[in-house]
Amino acid sequence: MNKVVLVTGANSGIGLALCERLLTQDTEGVQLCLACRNMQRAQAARSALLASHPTAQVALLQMDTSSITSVFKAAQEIKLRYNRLDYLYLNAGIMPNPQFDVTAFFKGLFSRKIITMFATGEGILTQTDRITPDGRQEVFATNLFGHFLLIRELEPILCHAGRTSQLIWTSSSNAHRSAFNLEDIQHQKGTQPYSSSKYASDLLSLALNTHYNKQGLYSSVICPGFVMTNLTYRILPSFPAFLWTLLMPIFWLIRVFTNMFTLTPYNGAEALFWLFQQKPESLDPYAKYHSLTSALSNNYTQPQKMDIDLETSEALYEKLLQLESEERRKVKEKQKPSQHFHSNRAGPLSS
Ligand SMILES: NC(=O)C1=CN([C@@H]2O[C@H](COP(=O)(O)OP(=O)(O)OC[C@H]3O[C@@H](n4cnc5c(N)ncnc54)[C@H](OP(=O)(O)O)[C@@H]3O)[C@@H](O)[C@H]2O)C=CC1
Ligand SMILES: CC(C)CCC[C@@H](C)[C@H]1CC[C@H]2C3=C(CC[C@]12C)[C@@]1(C)CCC(=O)[C@@H](C)[C@@H]1CC3
Repeated sequence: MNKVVLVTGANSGIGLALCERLLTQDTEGVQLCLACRNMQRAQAARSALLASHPTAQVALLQMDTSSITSVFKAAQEIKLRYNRLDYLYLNAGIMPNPQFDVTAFFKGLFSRKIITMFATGEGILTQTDRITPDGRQEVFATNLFGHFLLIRELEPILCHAGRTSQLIWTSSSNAHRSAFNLEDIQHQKGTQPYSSSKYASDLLSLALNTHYNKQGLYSSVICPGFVMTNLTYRILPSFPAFLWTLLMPIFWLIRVFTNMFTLTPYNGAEALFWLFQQKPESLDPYAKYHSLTSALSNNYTQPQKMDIDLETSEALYEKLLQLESEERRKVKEKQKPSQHFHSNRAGPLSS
């Protein structure tokens, strides 16, 4: 039977590379749905996939994960189109207005933390977040909350007796406990919203396993390593593309010290692809699955224990459920005036 696979943020980078890899492995056996914010780029991605796999089933769906209305609308559409969903890749993500701390970078180069700095970007990156029209912090809304609402909305087609479904989050080695605060889950106060949102996705994955495994739904997280994509090019916007190309030999050399420099979207998608082939019951809910590339350019996936605990994951889950109820209340409030308007119109006509 065909596997139904939905990938968010599938029009570029790691998401698109995953789609390409899934189709290369089994063109006929996969029914792909690319859920994208930008439909022009989504069309281009679909055309590229069909050019190399003309018989593939590739559908498009408009969804902006930072917008509550867009997520609810997209979820309705998904439920109309499919009666089951086997894989949901929660991959869309942003790192807006990144600031690269050059001083910290050079200090790091001459410290014992040099490898960690290159592997995780720890201590050298901050971001300035924005507020969405819904009034939420944009990084939290895009990377985490929109995906959480999507999962909750898709529950009926994700949970089926007698079969399993997988949720797979594209997290990061930049996810740190120190950047996350349970009292400020949207990271309104700090300067590391990206790290906070990725740490929150690690926690949420654990909580989802606690609450949904019995219903056959399993969640895992991966880190794609450091990959050259639109997201990373924006870290040094004044750096022209050819300079990045000039740096490539240095980056390949760094692979001798850390295999986290996967560099290409194809390599970065390794763990996402690997998880597609695993039995979800055999996976460790406390592990992050890393895409790694050796100095000899061999790709492999390795699990690493995450710095997370059940108590914090449950507390975050509760807070997300509260936010979800708030959002549902707001949606109902918005619908009320128009219902009132319609019933008023219906009144005199029927009398
Ligand atoms: N590159 C790296 O080194 C690393 C990346 N990651 C993670 O990998 C994931 C993919 O990023 P990557 O491929 O690198 O970068 P890209 O920028 O190429 O891909 C990000 C994708 O997310 C989509 N997206 C962004 N905002 C929204 C939104 N509001 N609604 C829907 N889709 C949205 C983008 O679509 P659009 O075209 O509309 O912008 C794009 O398709 C992210 O979650 C990122 O955090 C993790 C660790 C390292
Ligand atoms: C210009 C200099 C000679 C080289 C600069 C290199 C840095 C820009 C990169 C070194 C390690 C990179 C890295 C990330 C961003 C770019 C670097 C800081 C990430 C933080 C990107 C997003 C993630 O999720 C992390 C896993 C990456 C970790 C490494």
